[in-house]
Amino acid sequence: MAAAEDLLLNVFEAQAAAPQTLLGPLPAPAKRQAKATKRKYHAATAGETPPVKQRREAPLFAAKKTSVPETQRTLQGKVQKTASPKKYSAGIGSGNQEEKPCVKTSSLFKNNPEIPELHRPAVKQAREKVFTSDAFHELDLHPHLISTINTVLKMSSMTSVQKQSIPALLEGRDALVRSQTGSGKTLAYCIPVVQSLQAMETKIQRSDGPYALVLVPTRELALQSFDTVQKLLKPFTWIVPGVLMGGEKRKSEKARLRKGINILISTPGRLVDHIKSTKNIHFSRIQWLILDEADRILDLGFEKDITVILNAVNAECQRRQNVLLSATLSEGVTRLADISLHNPVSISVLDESRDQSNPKDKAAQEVSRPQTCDKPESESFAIPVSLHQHVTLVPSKLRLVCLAAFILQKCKFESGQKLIVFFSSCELVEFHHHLFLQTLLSRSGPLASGQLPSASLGLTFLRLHGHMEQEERTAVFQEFSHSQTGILLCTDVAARGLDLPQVTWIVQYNAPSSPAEYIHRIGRTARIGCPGSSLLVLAPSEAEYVDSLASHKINVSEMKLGDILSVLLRDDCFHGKRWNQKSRAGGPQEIRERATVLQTVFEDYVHSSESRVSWAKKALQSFIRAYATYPRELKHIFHVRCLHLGHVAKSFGLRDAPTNLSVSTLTKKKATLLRRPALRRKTQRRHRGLAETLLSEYSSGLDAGGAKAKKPS
Ligand SMILES: Nc1ncnc2c1ncn2[C@@H]1O[C@H](COP(=O)(O)OP(=O)(O)OP(=O)(O)O)[C@@H](O)[C@H]1O
Repeated sequence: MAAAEDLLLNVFEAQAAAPQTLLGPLPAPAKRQAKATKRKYHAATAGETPPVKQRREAPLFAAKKTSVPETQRTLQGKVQKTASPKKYSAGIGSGNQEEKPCVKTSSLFKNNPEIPELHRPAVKQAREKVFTSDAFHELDLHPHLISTINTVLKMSSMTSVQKQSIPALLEGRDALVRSQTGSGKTLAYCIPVVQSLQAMETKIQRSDGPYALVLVPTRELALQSFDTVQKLLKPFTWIVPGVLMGGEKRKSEKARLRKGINILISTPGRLVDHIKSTKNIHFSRIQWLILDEADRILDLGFEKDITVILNAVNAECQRRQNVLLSATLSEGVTRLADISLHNPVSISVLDESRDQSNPKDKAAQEVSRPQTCDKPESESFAIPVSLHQHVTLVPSKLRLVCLAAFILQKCKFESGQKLIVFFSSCELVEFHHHLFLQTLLSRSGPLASGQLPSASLGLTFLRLHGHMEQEERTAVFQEFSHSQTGILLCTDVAARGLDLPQVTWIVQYNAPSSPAEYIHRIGRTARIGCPGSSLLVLAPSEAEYVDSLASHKINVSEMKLGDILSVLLRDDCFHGKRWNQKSRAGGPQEIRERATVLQTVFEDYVHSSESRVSWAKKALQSFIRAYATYPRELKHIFHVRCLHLGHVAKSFGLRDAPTNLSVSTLTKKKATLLRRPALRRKTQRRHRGLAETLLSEYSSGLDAGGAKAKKPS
């Protein structure tokens, strides 16, 4: 078996035994982790209490004496059950609560790594003011446009970014626009486009083709932007908007292009497809080129597509206005700005170094030339003031019950909660969506004794990822947009630009690959001044990620795992066999028991057939594959060598670490690359694209109907 596969199958053994011999030295935190685990192992096998620093909630995670056989089984990667795990009866997921079969569940609360103290560096987060007191009618816009904004969109005051961008764009300037998520950037470019096109001396004809081209990274964002443009165009019926986004039959898109689209909104891939194959688009009249989420469009490996598009546009038209927008400035954006912008203004609402009440500074922040080399400034991001960010450190074994408990807490025991949970791959979304539907939503599940049926109404699970058929993607997007409550499980396909109203919580179950992606994910809540919260789930070995966020001026506060799990005390369908009303203790022991019952529900479901076991294994494999693609600068925090396969397996409802896990060639290649820096540099660029694709699951629109993740029978 290849070294990388051996490594993953025996990853924990390797950590405990000889961490430095595998693929070169371990990163420092990984070494510390391995040493700590090794210490624990020795302590446990010697019958001593491991030298664990106790935390406040220690009773819940108190390091108990571990039975030697179980420890050996786990640490040596053997699959045969030598321990006799506790028997629990599952309170949900089966029809009759009295006749539930007892099932074996190995301990959730033993042999977990120590949860470190989280030393959060205090950073002053960059802030932006969302609204101004200036009204749209103060701008020199067509009266019908103003009344459409007021009556159709029901808006009167401009946001800060709109106040700065609209006049600059109406002057004909190219622009690079950055403002926090949910601050109104869409209208900041749509209003000037509509204003300028309706005012053209020679009235626009549909058959003229595109005057404005708007590129966005995802189909849902294309639909959303199209919707906004359509509303603004209500009084100007002679200007025709259109969207190209894949998933739709090319033929019908071609037909619409032939008839004429004046404001064309598209994903880059789909547009390139039409440029290459249909010859129906003429760019001779283009006056606007807008790249929304510009940094993502570049990062994603859309560069080639953008080059094709720019070449096609440049070949037919020399002068146009270019606008790049994003909540996160990156090197990529400024590089792209250098390529495509002419004498641009840089519009940034954020300026924490200046006192905005000082008129001198206020003037200075209005518009300026882009500062392409000011890296520190470009890498700190404004976060909405009303967004409360949290992090929780969760040992791998407890991840699944932690997520389920959090969802139950928000959607079963609180009202009006709408959650988005981000995962790192399509397979992970499919797995958790199906598992939660089958367990948390099973007939006896949500309607536990003492619960009103209405208490479970918030438990509506939806999913969104790049491997779904377009029709279903659109339906889910619309359904979640219009719902008051519910849980959307998704990949980063939903991270950028989507304006889903009233989302109250963002959960990042798998950490994002960059601070920028963190900002965009959490930016799906707390939009346009509304309140919102976020929760990042990290393993104890990943705690250093909090420092990485702090270096980008991102402040998170800790939410204790014990507090999340304690919701199970409110749900009597999770009580253990020995439970009765009188014995209700409500302490750590009961939380542990109930968490174990919940884990048993998941394990029972997964182990109820061979196909489900292999389905869970595939999801685990997908997790490891995605984990292997974190960028180099985060490798010291997120490295497959830090994963304990047996523990991670439990978070997929698997009772044992799989022995026949075939790790993808990607991981093998990565291992080779780690050993050969020259080759690594050569292929770095290609891998970045691959990593992004794996982590993000964006879609250019050309891969509709891609491999759909199979559900278990
Ligand atoms: N002037 C305004 N008054 C009230 N609401 C507004 C105003 N401008 C925009 N909005 C609303 O604010 C929400 C967020 O706007 P938008 O989606 O354009 O934000 P964004 O800055 O593009 O966010 P992201 O960076 O996440 O893409 C939308 O629902 C939009 O309708």
